[in-house]
Amino acid sequence: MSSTSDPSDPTEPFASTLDVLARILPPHLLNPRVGIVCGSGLSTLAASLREVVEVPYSALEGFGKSTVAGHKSALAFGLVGEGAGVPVVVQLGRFHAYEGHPIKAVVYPIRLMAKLGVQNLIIASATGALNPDLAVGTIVTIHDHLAIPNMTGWLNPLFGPLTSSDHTRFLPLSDAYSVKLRRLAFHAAHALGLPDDALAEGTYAWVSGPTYETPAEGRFLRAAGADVVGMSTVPEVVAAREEGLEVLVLALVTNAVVIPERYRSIKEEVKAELEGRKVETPPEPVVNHEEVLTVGRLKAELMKSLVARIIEMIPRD
Ligand SMILES: O=P(O)(O)O[C@@H]1C[C@H](O)[C@@H](CO)O1
Ligand SMILES: Nc1nc2[nH]cnc2c(=O)[nH]1
Repeated sequence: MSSTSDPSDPTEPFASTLDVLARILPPHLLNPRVGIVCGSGLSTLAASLREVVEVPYSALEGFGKSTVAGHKSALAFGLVGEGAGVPVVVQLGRFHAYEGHPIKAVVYPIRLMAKLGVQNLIIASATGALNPDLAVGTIVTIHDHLAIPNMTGWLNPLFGPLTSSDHTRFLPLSDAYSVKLRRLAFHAAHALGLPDDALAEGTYAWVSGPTYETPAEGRFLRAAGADVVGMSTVPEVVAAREEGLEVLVLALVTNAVVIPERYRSIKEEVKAELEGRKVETPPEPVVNHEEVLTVGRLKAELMKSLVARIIEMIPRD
């Protein structure tokens, strides 16, 4: 983060950031139509861009540094598709509140994308499955979210004075997830010949992290109607909607949230031990970020093809 600007003030550094980009980028890349945010292990989404120009966050005022494994600290500008192509900007590493970034800084890249002319935003993220029908490797198109931190007054990126006369004080979110883009996602999956279960639909529960869920928390979120859980995405969606962007979220299931049907009873185990009975104690699975990154890497090609096909299908106005 620049030492000369207030990182929690999203209004201040735009002019300087835009100025830097205008000096670095060729004119045909300066006004991307589509923005992409890469989740954990998914930064290779930018590998298929043509004429790519990478701009490190260190060159951009208002940008921090991504500190999470699997996230790079750069924006990539380039073209997707044949011919003139579609100009896009890719956020190769996102910011999470749990890293210590102020929530306004977490969404700064989204607001910058809007200022550059982005109209459609595709957000990719790594998530744990709460819904037992969602296998690891499934891509879930998000149709709704549950943001407990926002509901209770924490970490809402819209807290504070309105920063533009184009913004509304009370933003509706019942239409947050673009039907147009979700339809395109399923058409793209069909065009790519993906099996029916490769792409699903569901609700994303946002938690602050960085801790993974306890079984009780997982059970609670599932009972509240969530299908997957993650530590990002929702602040970006909220800011994007305030900026008037159409939003598609592709949540990759990287692991199953551990929700045992019942707890292991230590009381019973000790009783059995004292009575000389043998008790089976199978190891209990524990999620870790390496596993999340591995699945991200395994599915990166698929995500890349899907995202590219969706972008090519977005009608040009
Ligand atoms: O940045 P995303 O949401 O894709 O990454 C998820 C959430 C945490 O940052 C991390 C936990 O493994 O993966
Ligand atoms: N909160 C949360 N975030 C994740 N990101 C990837 N997997 C998980 C998970 O199981 N829980």
